Amino acid sequence: MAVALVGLPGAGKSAVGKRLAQRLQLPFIDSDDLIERRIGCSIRDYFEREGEQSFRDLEQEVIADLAAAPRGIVSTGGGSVLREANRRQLREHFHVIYLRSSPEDLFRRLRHDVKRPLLQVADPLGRLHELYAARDPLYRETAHDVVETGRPTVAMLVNIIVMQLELAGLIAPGTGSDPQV
Ligand SMILES: Nc1ncnc2c1ncn2[C@@H]1O[C@H](COP(=O)(O)OP(=O)(O)O)[C@@H](O)[C@H]1O
Ligand SMILES: O=C(O)C1=C[C@@H](OP(=O)(O)O)[C@@H](O)[C@H](O)C1
Ligand SMILES: [Mg+2]
Repeated sequence: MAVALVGLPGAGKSAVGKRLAQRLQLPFIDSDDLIERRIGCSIRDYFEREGEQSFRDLEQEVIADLAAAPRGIVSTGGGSVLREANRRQLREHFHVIYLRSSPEDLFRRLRHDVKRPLLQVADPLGRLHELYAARDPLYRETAHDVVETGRPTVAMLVNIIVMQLELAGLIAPGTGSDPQV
């Protein structure tokens, strides 16, 4: 069973993915970590030096590699759905979950963030609205399931996703039973 999380920056793909993988005792893979390992610097520095298109080429290579051997819980970067080839690869080889969040919620979480190159602008909330308008249809097209992230905590989102995976028959009932309950 392989799951990929998609959604805008700040949706919780990395935070939820890591905890979900721990809970299901599956490997956790963050595609941005793989990219940073390949380039040997931060994504923000790479954006500044080489530009966004070069980053998207690397992202496409990494997604193709992951789709060739799908496993574990994969947290993608927020722009992974921009290329049609990536959308197809993700949807075909993973159970894809869209972590949906409003631009306002994302802005609240990321207003002090300095790592996300696309949000280092004068009006990050305006940018999040633009990204939402452009990408929400692409996330929906790619995903098998949508999970609303506005109110639940990261721990609650893990519970919700485990329940959905059980209901979809992708994991056996009880596989991800909450150790705290
Ligand atoms: N549901 C949530 N409630 C509160 N904070 C969250 C939630 N999801 C993510 N966060 C926090 O928001 C920030 C961005 O989350 P992250 O997992 O890096 O997002 P992404 O990988 O989707 O860009 C982190 O500090 C994370 O702990
Ligand atoms: O939305 C985007 O285009 C990007 C999102 C980032 O990942 P997160 O979604 O984890 O922030 C990272 O891949 C890069 O900065 C580009
Ligand atoms: Mg992330």
